[in-house]
Amino acid sequence: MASSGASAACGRLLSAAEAAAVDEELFESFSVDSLMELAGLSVAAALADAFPLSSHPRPLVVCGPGNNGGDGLVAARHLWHFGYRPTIIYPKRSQKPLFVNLAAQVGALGIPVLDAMPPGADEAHHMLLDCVFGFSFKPGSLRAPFDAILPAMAASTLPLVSVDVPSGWDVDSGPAGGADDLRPAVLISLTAPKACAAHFDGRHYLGGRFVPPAILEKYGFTQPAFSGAEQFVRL
Ligand SMILES: NC(=O)C1=CN([C@@H]2O[C@H](COP(=O)(O)OP(=O)(O)OC[C@H]3O[C@@H](n4cnc5c(N)ncnc54)[C@H](OP(=O)(O)O)[C@@H]3O)[C@@H](O)[C@H]2O)[C@@H](O)CC1
Ligand SMILES: [K+]
Repeated sequence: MASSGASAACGRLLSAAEAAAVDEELFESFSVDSLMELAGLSVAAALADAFPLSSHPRPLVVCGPGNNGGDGLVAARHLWHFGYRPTIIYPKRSQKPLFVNLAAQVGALGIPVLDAMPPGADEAHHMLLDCVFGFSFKPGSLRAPFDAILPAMAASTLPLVSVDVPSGWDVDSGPAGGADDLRPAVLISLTAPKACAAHFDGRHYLGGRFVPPAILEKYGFTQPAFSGAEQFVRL
């Protein structure tokens, strides 16, 4: 199914405000750690489906300051256990215990954690995993260091995989329309596609297989059937 069918597959797309409300409601009974673990696992599994280990073993995972960045740290850890050899860029590190622990976990695996895009990144890696901003991104001028990192990602020749929202896109209205807009080849939406996904026409996955039916019903969206024990579904 083409990504333009995401709305049909999931009933509808969620606005930024609705995504935040669903998030808050989930956190009434789940810990952020457990949902982030499942979200990151689904990201790693979908990436492995799109870019097999045999041909694409070296992902460059770019992590932002919030929970989208946390998904990236978790995904990098799972990818390492799948056999991939990721490098992480994590320039603005959260001091919350969850994030300190996630950083320690990837460090313990020997995954390099850098502060900036390394020289020669395109030659040394097979794809970029964009975990910079998710549904809490506020459009407007980008604050450092992401004012340099997002344009470097846009200029990269590597295939781009965005997690939940292509970073820098307005969650509700999509890309700004400039040369620095990220143009992902793959989008992995979590829980439900956000409204900006209407502007995406690449390969679209849905991850986040943890939403109770009562929340689906309350917010009026659906999730297509996941197959067997899979953590993602193709939209
Ligand atoms: N519900 C679910 O299913 C689950 C959701 N999950 C994930 O959580 C994600 C949402 O996470 P989130 O709310 O922490 O926010 P997110 O978008 O990562 O970062 C926002 C931060 O970015 C920054 N910032 C904002 N604007 C900026 C600007 N113009 N220029 C520069 N910086 C800017 C600002 O940080 P600050 O600069 O204040 O440090 C702000 O705090 C969601 O998309 C999904 O991936 C899973 O983990 C769990 C299950
Ligand atoms: K992102």
